[in-house]
Amino acid sequence: GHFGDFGGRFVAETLMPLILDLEKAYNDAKADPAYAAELKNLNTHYTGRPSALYFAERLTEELGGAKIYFKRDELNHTGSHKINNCIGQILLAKRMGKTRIIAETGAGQHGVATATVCARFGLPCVVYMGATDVERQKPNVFRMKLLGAEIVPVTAGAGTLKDAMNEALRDWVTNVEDTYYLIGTAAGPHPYPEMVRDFQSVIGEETKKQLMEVEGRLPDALVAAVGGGSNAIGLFHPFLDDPSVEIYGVEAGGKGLEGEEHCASLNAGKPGVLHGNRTYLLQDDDGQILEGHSVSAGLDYPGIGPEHSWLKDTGRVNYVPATDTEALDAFQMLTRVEGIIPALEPSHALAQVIKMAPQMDKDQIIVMNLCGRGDKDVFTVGKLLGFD
Ligand SMILES: CC/C=C(/N=C/c1c(COP(=O)(O)O)cnc(C)c1O)C(=O)O
Repeated sequence: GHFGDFGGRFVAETLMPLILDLEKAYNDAKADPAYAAELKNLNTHYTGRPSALYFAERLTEELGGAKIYFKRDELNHTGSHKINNCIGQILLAKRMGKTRIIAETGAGQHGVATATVCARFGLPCVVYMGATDVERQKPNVFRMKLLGAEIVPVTAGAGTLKDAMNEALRDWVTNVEDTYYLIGTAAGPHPYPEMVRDFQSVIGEETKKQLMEVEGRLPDALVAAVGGGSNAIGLFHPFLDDPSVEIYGVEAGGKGLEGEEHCASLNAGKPGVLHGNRTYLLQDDDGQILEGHSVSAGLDYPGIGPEHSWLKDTGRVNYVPATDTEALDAFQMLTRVEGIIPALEPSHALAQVIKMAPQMDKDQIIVMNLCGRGDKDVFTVGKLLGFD
């Protein structure tokens, strides 16, 4: 595999020619200055990069310890980091002459970002979305429809991200000629995990520069939520060779790690093969993939990108869980203290910040990836808080 024992490309033979075409297209694009220029131009003028690095003064005071900075990727066009990856991949799909785009989505952020770039580039778009997620991320379902995407609800299994990814892969195997599968996270068969990491690394590269400008040094800690792992690896990757930087990936602890009602694949899973790559997975003793659970649709995935599996085994990154309750408490605290409504996914990273900031010195610095805004979650959280 491309990440120690992890990664690889475990796909049906019918997909191999396409996967090899994709790898070639990506390598050609990486060598083409015109591709880099178009990516930079769209990141700047369409997405609105660089995203701000915001010093959360009130939260820092409230917690009384380390200085807390947020990387504001929730302010990107469409409301999360997903657009960084979608622009990179839609340009590849064009270079490959593909005429149809498919994607999976859980929280609907990737679905919206895919529908957005398909509208911008005039390509038809089919998004596979678990029926459970269609219900709990309604605002994003409406946005996808307004953007012209066809949504295919997936009722198999628990009707969440894993099931949507299964259906997207089935579609792809049947339509290899004209269809490009725009994967939404740093998982899947090689080269997807590496490619998505490269597109998301703009987050960490900007962060390193911005913090150097305002503080004249590296952060002491980085914190990001991990679902499939793309926003986290994007923040982390430019810092992996800076040993002074502690790195924390926060998994969905759901209702707690004791039972099976969580998605802490790294903390409670074991290596296996799913969706084309070898990585840590939540599986029973027979190797059956477990359904998992999370209050946040975007972390509700029983796998993880293979680069994170490698970073766990090498010990470079600490992976810790945050429960549904901790995430909901963090969601409310940020909203009340900083006037920022976060998505439930980064609320898990915030739960970890709330735990660790008070233990750190006032001159130490934490940077957290605020990778999505909470508009999509206001009904879920409102219901949990008993709003009428
Ligand atoms: C690709 C499936 C995941 C989705 N979202 C995942 C997600 C995540 C977790 O995905 P990763 O960054 O890839 O770990 C974090 N933050 C927000 C705001 C998210 O929406 C989606 O469909 O929108």
